[in-house]
Order: sequence, then C-alpha cells, then structure tokens
Amino acid sequence: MPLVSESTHPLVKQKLAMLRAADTPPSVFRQLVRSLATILGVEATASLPTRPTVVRTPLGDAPGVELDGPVAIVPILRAGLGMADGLLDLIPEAQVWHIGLFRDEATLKPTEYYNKLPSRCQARCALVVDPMLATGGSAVRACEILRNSGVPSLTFVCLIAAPEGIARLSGAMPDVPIVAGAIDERLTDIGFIYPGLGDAGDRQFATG
Ligand SMILES: O=P(O)(O)OC[C@H]1O[C@H](OP(=O)(O)OP(=O)(O)O)[C@H](O)[C@@H]1O
Ligand SMILES: O=c1cc[nH]c(=O)[nH]1
Ligand SMILES: [Mg+2]
Repeated sequence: MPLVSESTHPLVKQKLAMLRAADTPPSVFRQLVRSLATILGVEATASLPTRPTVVRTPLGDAPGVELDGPVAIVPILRAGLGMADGLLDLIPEAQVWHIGLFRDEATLKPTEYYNKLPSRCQARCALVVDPMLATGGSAVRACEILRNSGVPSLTFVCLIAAPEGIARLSGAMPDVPIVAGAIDERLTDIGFIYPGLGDAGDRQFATG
C-alpha cells in the first residue's frame, strides 16, 4: 500500500461532492460519511493479512482465507463515530476502541478526554478513522496512544486531508499509511481545511 493514497473512485468523488455541499442536511451527511468510510475501508484493507482455510460447500471443499488476527477500528471522537459504522459494515467482527480528542480552537492542539482501549490491545492492526486530517495533531496523538499500547500496524483513514496534516502525520509516523478520500488545497489561518466541508462533527450531529 502506498504511504499516502487519494481515492480515484468515482463514487468517492460523487459522495464527497454531496458531503461538501453546505446545504446537505445532517441525516444525509451521516449516510454519506458511513458509505464513504466503507468504500475507503476496502482500499485501506487491501493488504490485510490473511491465512488460508478450507470450507465445505454443499458440493465439496473450497479454498478460502480468514483474517490473520483481530482488527480494531479506532474512531477519534466525536466526528470519527460515523466512519466507524461504515467500517463495521465491512468488518463486523472488528473490535471498536474509542479515543476522545478535541482540538482547542485557539492553539489547534488536541486534548484527550476519553480513552477506551482494552486492557490488553491484541489487535494485529488498527484502522484509525476521522473524517478530517487538518493540522495532523489529533491523528498523531491517536497513533501515539495506539503505538504505546503495542499495536503493531496502524492505518489512518480520513475523508479529507490537508497537505499540512499529511506532512505532519507522515513525518511523525512514517510507517502509517494514510488513505484519504481527497487531498484538499490548504489550511485556512484558523486551521480549517479549504475548501473542505466545514466542521465534520457539527455537520454530523447538528450542533453547528
Ligand atoms: O488535524 P487536526 O488539526 O487535529 O484537526 C482535525 C480534528 O478536528 C476535528 O475534531 P474536533 O476537534 O472538531 O472534535 P469533534 O470531533 O468533537 O468535533 C476532526 O474530527 C479531527 O479530529
Ligand atoms: O476543516 C476542518 C478542520 C478540522 N476539523 C473539522 O471538522 N474541519
Ligand atoms: Mg469538530
């Protein structure tokens, strides 16, 4: 998997255009976040380790595979919650570990307010999900928490990334692939992704 990928899938582009539109209501926004996460999840799990197995069909034996070890989906609260549902559609047996971070509006630094990792983090790999990779501070913090908990393989999945956030996350975690729906132009002077979609949490949960 490339270190940074920007989706070229036509459905991702179509759904992102709908998601960005300022008049898209929260109910539709949530559905779009969920289905975008599923499509990007397919791309993000393309190298997931598997082991061979054999299953009995009504006619005989067929070769197959099963996932080689547990997978964790890690939404960064709160905007990552809607993406977790989309990835669970893809991997229903995954564990879900919640990390709560909010970004200080003035300093743009993340503050951790919730952490519900299992006492023993035994996932073979974790898919960290957050719709927005802006300065990269939240993504780096979440990946550090998971690294310190011993998760061997991390992948970061977002809907929209800023070049600044990609540079920061890749600099801090050069072995964490970033799967993005789109890479936008830049950050604004108040740390929003331009053109972006505004505040992903507020738009999902109608708190704007
Ligand atoms: O890359 P960064 O500069 O860290 O910014 C990105 C973060 O900002 C948003 O969360 P926010 O702090 O708005 O919290 P919320 O999910 O509760 O709305 C977003 O969902 C990311 O977590
Ligand atoms: O553009 C941005 C940047 C950070 N968080 C958001 O929700 N949107
Ligand atoms: Mg927010």
